[in-house]
Amino acid sequence: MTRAILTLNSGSSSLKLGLFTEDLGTMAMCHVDRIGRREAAMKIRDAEGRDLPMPDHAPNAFRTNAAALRTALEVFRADFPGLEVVAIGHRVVHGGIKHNHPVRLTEEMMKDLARLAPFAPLHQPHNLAGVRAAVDTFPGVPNIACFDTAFHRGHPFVNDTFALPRRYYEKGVRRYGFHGLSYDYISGELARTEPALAAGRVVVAHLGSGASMCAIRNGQSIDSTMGFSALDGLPMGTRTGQLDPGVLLYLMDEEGLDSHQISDLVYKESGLLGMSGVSNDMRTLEGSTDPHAEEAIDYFTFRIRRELGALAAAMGGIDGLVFCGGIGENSANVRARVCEELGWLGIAIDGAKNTTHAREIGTGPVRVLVIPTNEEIVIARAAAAVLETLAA
Ligand SMILES: Nc1ncnc2c1ncn2[C@@H]1O[C@H](COP(=O)(O)OP(=O)(O)O)[C@@H](O)[C@H]1O
Ligand SMILES: CC(=O)OP(=O)(O)O
Ligand SMILES: [Mg+2]
Repeated sequence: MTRAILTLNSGSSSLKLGLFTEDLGTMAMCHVDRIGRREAAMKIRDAEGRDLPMPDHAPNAFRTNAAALRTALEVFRADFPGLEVVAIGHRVVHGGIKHNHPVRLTEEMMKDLARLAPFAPLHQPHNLAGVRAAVDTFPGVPNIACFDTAFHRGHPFVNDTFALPRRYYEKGVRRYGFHGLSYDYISGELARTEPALAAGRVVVAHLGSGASMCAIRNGQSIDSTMGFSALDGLPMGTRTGQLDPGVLLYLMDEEGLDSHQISDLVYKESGLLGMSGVSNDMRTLEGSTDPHAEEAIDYFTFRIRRELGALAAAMGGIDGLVFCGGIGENSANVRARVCEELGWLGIAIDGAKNTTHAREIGTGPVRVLVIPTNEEIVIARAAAAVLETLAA
């Protein structure tokens, strides 16, 4: 019998599954890239990073979240005979006002969380579908939700509010911030490996399909570029990022778009995809000769620099910048373009170290680090902790 904790993390373009021992050793990781698309690709690796043999399935065996879960479980079970999943941890992007720490999910809570789906339409429904699939597959096994918003719940009021009439704040129209599991992991890694820096002022740039940045002072989130929904701040694969609300009024009044059409436009048709007309995927844009692809990358990196200035101001200065997420960890081009005009802020990088994705790439007074994020281990730790309280 091999007792294990399973983790599920549905991003807007990927699904990541983790399998951990009860004492949090990694057993296997499954990563489905470009999920929902024809080019979807699934990789399953063991603890040493070796590829595990894939079943000889029809190619659509991992194009949806539910199919990917089934296929990954088949591989896990073949590799770990007698596998017993004792807890399942889920990334749930929106926890609303109430949730500032991980919880065991109940039917009642699922209904509550489903009400938040309109605030995170690219994620919340998939996250909850993952919970449903897990409940069906592992009846009776506890499901634990870990919220992307929780890390930010201690924001000072000015960073948590909009300048709307007060009643909207009371109703929960607030600047929540997302990618909290990733920021939690990076913050923990800094505390472990760079305690002096962790006690200072750090901006973390989580640049993936969804992208945001977070100002962390002494381990606490102070401010984030994402707000009420996962739309605000930086442009993303298919999302606009910050947009003048006047544009929405124009789209409604002059172009006659209804809320569903606007939602599709700002969540699914904009960002890198909409600007370039080529792709939402940074790798494809970097390989393209289309001038619009180049402009989309330019806008992306410009907005990162602009937000960096704002987040540094929110903390009264900056001691370190950390890149993470699919783009932040893998695109030397994006990191170089972000940093090249930031000398005024004390940021400069070493070209050779940047190209080889070294952990420390900065040469100026502000430390610049590339740290691979690990939302999975944050989820697994939380699931193990909740499991312990259930056993007590
Ligand atoms: N080697 C690479 N060079 C440039 N971009 C990359 C590379 N590898 C992954 N990316 C980009 O990372 C993004 C996906 O990031 P990821 O954090 O995995 O996504 P999600 O937000 O769905 O979790 C995509 O835009 C992809 O093109
Ligand atoms: C909140 C969010 O945008 O998540 P992801 O980057 O995984 O799409
Ligand atoms: Mg992600």
